[in-house]
Amino acid sequence: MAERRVDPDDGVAYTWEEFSTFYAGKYKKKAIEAYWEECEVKKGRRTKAVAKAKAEAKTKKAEPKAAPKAKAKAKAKVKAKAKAKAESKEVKSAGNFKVCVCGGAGGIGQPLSMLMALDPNVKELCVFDLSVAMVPPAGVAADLGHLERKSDVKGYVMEVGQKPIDNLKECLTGCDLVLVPAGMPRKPGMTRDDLFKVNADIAKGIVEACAKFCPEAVLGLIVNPVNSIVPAMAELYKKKGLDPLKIVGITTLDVVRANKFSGEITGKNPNYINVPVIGGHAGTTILPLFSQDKVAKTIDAEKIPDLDKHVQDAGTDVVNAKSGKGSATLSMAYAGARLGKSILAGLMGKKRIECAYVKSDITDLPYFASKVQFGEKGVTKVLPLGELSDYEKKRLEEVKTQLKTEIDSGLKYAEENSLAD
Ligand SMILES: NC(=O)C1=CN([C@@H]2O[C@H](COP(=O)(O)OP(=O)(O)OC[C@H]3O[C@@H](n4cnc5c(N)ncnc54)[C@H](O)[C@@H]3O)[C@@H](O)[C@H]2O)C=CC1
Ligand SMILES: O=C([O-])CC(=O)C(=O)O
Repeated sequence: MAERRVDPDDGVAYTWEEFSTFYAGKYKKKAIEAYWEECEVKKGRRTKAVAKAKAEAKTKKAEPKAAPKAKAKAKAKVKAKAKAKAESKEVKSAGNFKVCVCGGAGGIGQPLSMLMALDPNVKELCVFDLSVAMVPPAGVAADLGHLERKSDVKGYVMEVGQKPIDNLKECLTGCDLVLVPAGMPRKPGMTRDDLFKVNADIAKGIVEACAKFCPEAVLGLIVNPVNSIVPAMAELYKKKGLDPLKIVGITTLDVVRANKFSGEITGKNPNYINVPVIGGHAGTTILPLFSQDKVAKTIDAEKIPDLDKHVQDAGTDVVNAKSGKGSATLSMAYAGARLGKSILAGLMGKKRIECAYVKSDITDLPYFASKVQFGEKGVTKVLPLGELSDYEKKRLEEVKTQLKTEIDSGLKYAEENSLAD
């Protein structure tokens, strides 16, 4: 049987014949061969039928000028197969997702809920918060319910002192994605680490309820300190027999900032800049890899240390500018929605690459932020770091020293706690 390789462009496995036919005329033969070499060899059988359908579609697409009747027939066939694929439940069809924002009436929660309600892939959006939130979640839901979008928005409230596991059955059942900005933000003078005890307990309550009502959902944790809370929650998931890779630490704001600041320095549109940011989400653990973006790598080497520091300190700059009235909310909502939409696209079978902080074996640390591939089950691949400049290599050592301590706090929390049934 001919070897199949997975095209990262659409995540489907093809034979060389199908692959080269499809790209012939678009790229030179050498480029197609080089791209083929980069594709992973397909193992297993799960997507064989789908791959075959897609491969047929791909080959058909590449065939020059089929007769109109044959073309229509082929189109109908491809459509029927696409429908069968959607119904096979391996991937969810577009526009069918249920999303919950926990802490959805807070500073990040409200704009994040709005951006997710605007996403055409979201069918149902749940806004969950406490009765002491600045706005009742039912009010946020009523407000967002007037946007001219198809998403149905519902509010869920819980009294302080109660447990999410006793209150969120309806809210969480059927969720594909749960975004969690629930928790205390920093005030000037505090580190993210200072928030650990209070926020870990808040996150645990929510994660416990997710483990019970939507164990297959992807959980995007925004709540700080991400560096410790993600290991804590992922290990609690693991202890319960669930997949720790369902727990995803959201570090997208660091990427957004690195892109913006690189755009400011180079005069280029940040929309076309994509600087991977690795390590973690606090102080020196934030390591932007400017050398890996085609625009950012043109920045003078002597400007890089300051630019790096600017990204590391950006959260603190916002905390100080808000003078005790919170931390980044709007840019965080933007960044959270960017990741949330990519996760939903992945669940639909459209592979997406984003940086995120997850359980990882690409370094000697058990949790690390790096490029991650999102696919049909959430995180489908944690990608290697790639080539680093000498400056970045040196910084990586500093990252690891600080990050290790923060991961260890999370692991200790997971040892001392467990999720209720
Ligand atoms: N990962 C990142 O890049 C960033 C993370 N953050 C973090 O996000 C978190 C939230 O920040 P903000 O939205 O500004 O705070 P906020 O105080 O404005 O909102 C937090 C919301 O969580 C709710 N909440 C608290 N306990 C809850 C519980 N047990 N269940 C449900 N809801 C609960 C509160 O009622 C409030 O509405 C903070 O920990 C902050 O440090 C902030 C910016 C960036
Ligand atoms: O700095 C904070 O406390 C909030 C945060 O994580 C950020 O803005 O990056």
